[in-house]
Amino acid sequence: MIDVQQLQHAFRIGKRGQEKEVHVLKGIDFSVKEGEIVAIVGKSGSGKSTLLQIIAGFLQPNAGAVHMKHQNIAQLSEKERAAFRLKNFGFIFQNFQLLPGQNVAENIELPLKLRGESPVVRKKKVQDMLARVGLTEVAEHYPNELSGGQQQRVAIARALITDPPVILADEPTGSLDSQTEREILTFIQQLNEESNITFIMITHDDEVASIAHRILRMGDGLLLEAQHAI
Ligand SMILES: Nc1ncnc2c1ncn2[C@@H]1O[C@H](COP(=O)(O)OP(=O)(O)OP(=O)(O)O)[C@@H](O)[C@H]1O
Repeated sequence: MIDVQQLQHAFRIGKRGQEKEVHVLKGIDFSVKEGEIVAIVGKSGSGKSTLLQIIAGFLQPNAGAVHMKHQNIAQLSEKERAAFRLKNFGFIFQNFQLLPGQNVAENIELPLKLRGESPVVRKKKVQDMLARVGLTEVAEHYPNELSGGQQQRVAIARALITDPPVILADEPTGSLDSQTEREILTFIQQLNEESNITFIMITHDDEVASIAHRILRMGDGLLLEAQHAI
């Protein structure tokens, strides 16, 4: 479903005239199958976020390809990448990134607004999603009135509302206590099993990696090994 080929990326850092190139990705190759949960692990600074940003089309790599649905994401224009992203990817972050001034229903509705869906369609989809993730009771609440686990559920609901085939997650349980983490991981497994949603997750956490079908370990700009977790 996603085919990453010979991906390379370097950042230029330092003052003008004294710039240095930092080679973060030095030739990454891997594929992700539909319905897989893949964990990307590796030391801080090993390039995990850079890799995820390239897959998501936020960042254009210096070389290499990311094929999905017969397109090479790395070669699309910025506008095309934004459209591709909205259609194909949902995002979950460590710190939830909910809009504090919008209630739960409004936060979940946001990607549908970006896609230009009509108010009637939006309302119906949000109601269905609230029921699906068990948040109907708190639909009118604001993020700061919710527990960490509930906030991450809202973020997951927002990621799911456009029915993306793939969810990209950066430390999805990084700010949750261990019991809430378990609950969210079980929820992710359930979504994967019931709806065949593909997950690619960056993590430092063994608990998160334990639900992956496959673990990709990054080091020194390369994939060191691929492990089958289950
Ligand atoms: N926009 C940028 N400009 C310059 N250097 C960058 C930029 N983004 C990342 N880097 C550098 O690229 C390297 C890889 O960063 P990246 O965030 O991908 O690592 P990571 O494995 O996700 O780390 P962590 O686990 O700490 O989040 C680091 O050395 C970082 O300083």
